[in-house]
Amino acid sequence: MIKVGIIGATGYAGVELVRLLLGHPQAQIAAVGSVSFEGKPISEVYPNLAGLFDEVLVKDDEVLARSDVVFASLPHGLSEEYAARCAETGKIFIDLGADFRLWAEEDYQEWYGLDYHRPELHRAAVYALPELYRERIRGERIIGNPGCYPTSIGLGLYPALKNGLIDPNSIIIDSKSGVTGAGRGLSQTTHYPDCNEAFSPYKVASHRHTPEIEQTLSDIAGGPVKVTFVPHLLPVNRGIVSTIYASLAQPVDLGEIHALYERAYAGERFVRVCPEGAVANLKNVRMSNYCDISLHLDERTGRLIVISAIDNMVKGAAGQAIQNMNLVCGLPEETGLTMAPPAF
Ligand SMILES: NC(=O)C1=CN([C@@H]2O[C@H](COP(=O)(O)OP(=O)(O)OC[C@H]3O[C@@H](n4cnc5c(N)ncnc54)[C@H](OP(=O)(O)O)[C@@H]3O)[C@@H](O)[C@H]2O)C=CC1
Ligand SMILES: CC(=O)N[C@@H](CCC(=O)OP(=O)(O)O)C(=O)O
Repeated sequence: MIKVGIIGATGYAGVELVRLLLGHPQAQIAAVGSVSFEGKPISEVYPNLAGLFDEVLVKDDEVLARSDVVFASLPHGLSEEYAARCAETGKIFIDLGADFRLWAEEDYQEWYGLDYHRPELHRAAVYALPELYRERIRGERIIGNPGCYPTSIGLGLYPALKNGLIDPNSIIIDSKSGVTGAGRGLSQTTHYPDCNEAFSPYKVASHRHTPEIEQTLSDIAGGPVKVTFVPHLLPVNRGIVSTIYASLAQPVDLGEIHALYERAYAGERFVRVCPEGAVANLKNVRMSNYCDISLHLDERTGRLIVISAIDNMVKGAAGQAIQNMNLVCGLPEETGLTMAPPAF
């Protein structure tokens, strides 16, 4: 059994890790950490866990001491220190935040307003979107788990960009996220009367996921890609739907596009290319590690429309982090992640 610990276990992504890891046949949750609730059973903070997992929340030092794999699910800027301590003691460190996602420190400085204090850790880290970078991830020990929006977009565009199907500088992305994406903290925008019965774009063309999205798309395309990205707050708890528009590089019919996506994702356990005519819907991926992708052609304008749906808490955070743990620990990637999404 792999002994795993979670720092930031009382956050939304942290408690989702708990939920999923309780069903993982090869992992044992050795410790859960909290600053605010130290000394209390986690089931007091999250009563859905009562009787299932009543572990007492401990200090982060204790989480590190008891675990071989450490997940950090913290606000940005706090993870370097934990990664350093894991590196010194030979533990695997999986960061659900943004601290190990960006390859260029200038991007991190510009979009997060923070510096890299330990550049050697960033050089040792891997950006871990398994379907694209599986071979880079295997055997690594500092794992930067991708952001939720970039996961849906990177998977949605990979086959089209890799195969030169679209003009890389024509990409416009319109994403919608459920409210859990904003985390457990209270804020005016996620206050019930403000977000319920509302639907609001935010951080229009200025969201901090933009450099991460462009990093992945540029890497796939083999040259610089810039995108227009507009996220929206959708009044549901979970899920992200990204609708992505791009001009075709040359005329091609929908059947060929479908064949190309199906070939690219053949054998991928967690990516489902919807049949021609079907539309990806977050209802079909909720509570699961799936990314559903549907493909549409606007023949009048020559634009490809890709719709990509994930559960932000699972494929967009905790599920993908466990997929990465499985990869680095040499387990089948789907271990503990084979749950079917509920029908409603
Ligand atoms: N929600 C989502 O959909 C996704 C989240 N992520 C990433 O996962 C990480 C966690 O996100 P999420 O779970 O949503 O966030 P939350 O705000 O829900 O949780 C963060 C937790 O970190 C703990 N914490 C420890 N130190 C501090 C500190 N100094 N200031 C504030 N909190 C602290 C808090 O718990 P305590 O006080 O008990 O210690 C808190 O519950 C973030 O980096 C986020 O970017 C990634 C993808 C998707
Ligand atoms: C709806 C909502 O607020 N979503 C969050 C993004 C989700 C997330 O947690 O992304 P990181 O992992 O990069 O923090 C936001 O826009 O900031």
